[in-house]
Amino acid sequence: MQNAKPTTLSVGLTGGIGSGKSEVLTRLKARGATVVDADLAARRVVEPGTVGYDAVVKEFGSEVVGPDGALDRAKLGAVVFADPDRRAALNAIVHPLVGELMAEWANSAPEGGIVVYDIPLLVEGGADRGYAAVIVVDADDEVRYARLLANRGMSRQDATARMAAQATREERLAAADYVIANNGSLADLDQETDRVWSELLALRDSTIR
Ligand SMILES: Nc1ncnc2c1ncn2[C@@H]1O[C@H](COP(=O)(O)OP(=O)(O)OP(=O)(O)O)[C@@H](O)[C@H]1O
Repeated sequence: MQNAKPTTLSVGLTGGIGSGKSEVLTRLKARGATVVDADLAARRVVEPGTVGYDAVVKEFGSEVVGPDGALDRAKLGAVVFADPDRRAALNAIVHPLVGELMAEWANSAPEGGIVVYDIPLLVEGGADRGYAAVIVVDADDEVRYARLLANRGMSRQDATARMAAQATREERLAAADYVIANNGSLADLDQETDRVWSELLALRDSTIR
């Protein structure tokens, strides 16, 4: 458990690239969930003016700073991708800060609230983080390709490489307590989200109230 208040229900949400996690999160938020976005936290803690930014620039030098003064994530990514020691150094700076910020967001949940942790690599991470339930957003590979190509301007090759670096659909589904199917329209997704939200409310009522 990531320091969520014991009076809230902590739920992990994951799904492959292009499955529709962001769309589901928007809908869960609209229904009253407190959303804790791991990727957003990882970006926030190294924004210019933060202690994280200063620590990263001190460690990696000004060559990882872009012309706008923000960290050049592509350059930093290339450095740490090539060298496990450098990756460990970056993680040692960033991980504790991300953990703190996520805990702060989780703690903003009201009593009896449902906290949804958006963790793209929840299944790949392996460790059981003590979520009361895991939600997997699921869509067929062809549907995901079509969305990534049409809405993200990604090439099929790029999408394939990213999918290959993630857990398989089967591995993800094996970790799921609830599956939100997202092969249809956004109106279908509203209904799927409603169904799972009702289940989460029932789980909340049976566990923390
Ligand atoms: N049911 C749907 N109908 C139409 N478009 C959809 C549907 N679900 C998602 N999309 C669109 O497909 C794209 C990918 O969805 P989204 O960003 O929610 O996926 P994601 O899982 O968060 O992706 P990533 O892992 O890349 O962050 C977005 O442009 C989104 O608006």
